[in-house]
Amino acid sequence: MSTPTPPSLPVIDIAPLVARAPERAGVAERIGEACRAHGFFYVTGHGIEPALTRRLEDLSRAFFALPEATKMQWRMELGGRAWRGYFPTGGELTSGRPDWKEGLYLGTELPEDDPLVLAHTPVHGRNLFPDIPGFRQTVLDYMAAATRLGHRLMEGIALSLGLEASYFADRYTADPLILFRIFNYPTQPVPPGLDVAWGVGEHTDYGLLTLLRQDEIGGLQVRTGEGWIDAAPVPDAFVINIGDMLDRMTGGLYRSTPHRVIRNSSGRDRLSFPLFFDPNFHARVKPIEALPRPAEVDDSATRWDHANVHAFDGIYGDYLLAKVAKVFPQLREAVLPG
Ligand SMILES: O=C(O)CCC(=O)C(=O)O
Ligand SMILES: [Fe+2]
Repeated sequence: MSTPTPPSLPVIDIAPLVARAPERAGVAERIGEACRAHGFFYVTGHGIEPALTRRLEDLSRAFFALPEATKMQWRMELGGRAWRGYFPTGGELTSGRPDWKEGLYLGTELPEDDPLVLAHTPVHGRNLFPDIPGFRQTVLDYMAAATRLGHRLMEGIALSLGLEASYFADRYTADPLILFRIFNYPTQPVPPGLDVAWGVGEHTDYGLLTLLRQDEIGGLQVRTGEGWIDAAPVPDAFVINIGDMLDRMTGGLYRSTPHRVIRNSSGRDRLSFPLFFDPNFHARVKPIEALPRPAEVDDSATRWDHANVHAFDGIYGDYLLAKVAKVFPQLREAVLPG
């Protein structure tokens, strides 16, 4: 990707939203437009220190450069129910086929005596931090900063829907479920005979919002009404997109837009850092009362998973676990209760 395509998704300066300044009303309006158009936008003015992201990137490169056998010391199978740790290239199935990426799964760090951990709640617990100086603290600092940003963005989304700023915090995200992943898309070619088509196959994200940091390589693509477009890297910006639960809550007004990542053939490995800002595991997800109720929404025919997100009625954790079982079938027993 020597000539990155110019971004055709909106770039929104959210500094007033981050500062909770009166001008955030205008920012919310732009966010609303972006959510109704593509469900994908870039943000600048987010307040996350470039030095922190640079540190995260450098440490992640150092991790992925380790020999495979070393990385496997922190493999996902050892993360148990918390669903944390390393998986090797080809280890995750999106849309039923292996992705050409390797990754480290992380999330809110919870000690053994946390009530949710004591209750054996899936996807909650301790991380498997690689033994690289500074790695643990940098990841914790980054997750804290990105989670703060997630709260501000949800205030903007609430305002954009004509709701009070605290609408989502009051109902779903006082204690959000935060999952964080660090991906490496290796540039090495796929060995012959392996059924691999994409870096990440077409999918939508499951929760409320995804806050994605990517390096300068590119490869993320978004499905719009006019076809697939590139979400090319914009220096120091985050890519924000909407997940299934916000689609469900807004009756399809804000869409969880399908996206994918092409197989990396740039000659250099690509790093990306999605943080998933999601409802509390136990929160029952409901349509937003104040919004006009759509007659009948069923987009299952055109969705990647042929599921109707608007028919979902339950707690967010149930929705998430059903998805996890599909992308990591080998972990089904470790993660799923029963
Ligand atoms: O790596 C990327 O650019 C996107 C990854 C992604 O879509 C995901 O993890 O849900
Ligand atoms: Fe995604």
